[in-house]
Amino acid sequence: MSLESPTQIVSVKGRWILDSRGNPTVEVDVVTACGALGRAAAPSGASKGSREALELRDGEKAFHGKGVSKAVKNVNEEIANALKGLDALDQRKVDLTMIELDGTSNKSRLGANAIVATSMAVAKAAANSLGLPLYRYLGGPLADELPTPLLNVINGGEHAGNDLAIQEFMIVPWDFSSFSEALQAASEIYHTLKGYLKERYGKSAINVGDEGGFAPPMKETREALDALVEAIKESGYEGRVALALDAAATHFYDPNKDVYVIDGQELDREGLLEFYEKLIQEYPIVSIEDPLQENDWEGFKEAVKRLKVRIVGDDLLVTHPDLVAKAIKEGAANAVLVKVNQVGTVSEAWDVVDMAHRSKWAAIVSHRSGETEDTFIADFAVGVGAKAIKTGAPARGERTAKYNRLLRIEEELSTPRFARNKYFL
Ligand SMILES: C=C(OP(=O)(O)O)C(=O)O
Ligand SMILES: [Mg+2]
Repeated sequence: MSLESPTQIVSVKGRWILDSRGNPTVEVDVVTACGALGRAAAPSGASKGSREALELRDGEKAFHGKGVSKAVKNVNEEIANALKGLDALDQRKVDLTMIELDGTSNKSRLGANAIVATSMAVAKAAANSLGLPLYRYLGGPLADELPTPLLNVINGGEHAGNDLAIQEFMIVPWDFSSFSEALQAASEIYHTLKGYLKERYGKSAINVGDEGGFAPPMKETREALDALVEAIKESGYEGRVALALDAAATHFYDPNKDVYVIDGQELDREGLLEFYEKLIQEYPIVSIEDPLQENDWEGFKEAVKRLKVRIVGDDLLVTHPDLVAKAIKEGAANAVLVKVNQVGTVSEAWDVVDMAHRSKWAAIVSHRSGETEDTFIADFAVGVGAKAIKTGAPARGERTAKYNRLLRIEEELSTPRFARNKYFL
């Protein structure tokens, strides 16, 4: 019989829980020999990149399907058997074990949701075994920088039932000396925006989308940007809060005609780039995520050259180390969205951040539109020293859980720093 180390994994247990859209998802508990528990849950996207790791997920009749229940079974049987006895401190080995056990290139056999929830739970169990906060365990003694928050306060695209083609209209409170001051400004702007929308568009305009941002019945991009500029000004934060967009352009691209359908127009790549150029001249936009559809690598390169803001790859790069390496080499973006569940393991997401930082790219740690109360990404963002985090509006529990965790981390640190304008180009 071998001697157990305190950090050895002794149990792995999966279950289904509900996510913020009311769909079942996977939660995993990992326990180590010293009795420490790590619990984590898989989020889920709606506007996914086609190359993402594949979750085993139920369709419309979720509880009658086999998706999530199959993923839970995989955790409780194959994954549990393979991980028991491994050291929770050996994150890379844990992740490689699951990757090999799965045996597919996109984690589709065991399910990326089964794998990612286990991978995150192992990291938490390791941290708890050592009595360390997760950000400290992941980042070491000098992890003390809080990311700039990118808060999605107007929802469109796949996340809302309105006509806005662009998916996310975010405010970027950057000119503040702490995360908490930045979040306070964001909250004030959110409430000012609510009043603005109600007055102009009526009561229904303050209904919210999947990420807690308002989903007003707007037709055009500029209406949303005007509303944000006005709310920032009215709240007294002009010049201290910038704007960011997630176009998620794959989702308003018509492949049959090779055009983007936006604001009542059909624009080709050139037309859309000119459209963005004008927006950047008129509004304080510091970044555009997925400005073009996910297969248009040439278009992304053009966007980096011409738009002179952060061009963030999400659907384009799907947090995949190989795609990020290619994009760095080719100059197809200058920032990467990091969604742990998009690639499926903590160590692969770690590698992506590492590559980004070595190349002077920004890494933006991100939630998914379908979330849980899990706050893993808040600690991960501080641990890896990400320049920014996007985790929705400063409202709705599954979003505020992450922002609130960052407030507590900031309070806990004796010398907290705020990433301030490090996200900017
Ligand atoms: C968070 C996003 O949405 P989803 O989770 O639906 O992919 C995104 O596109 O950046
Ligand atoms: Mg996106």
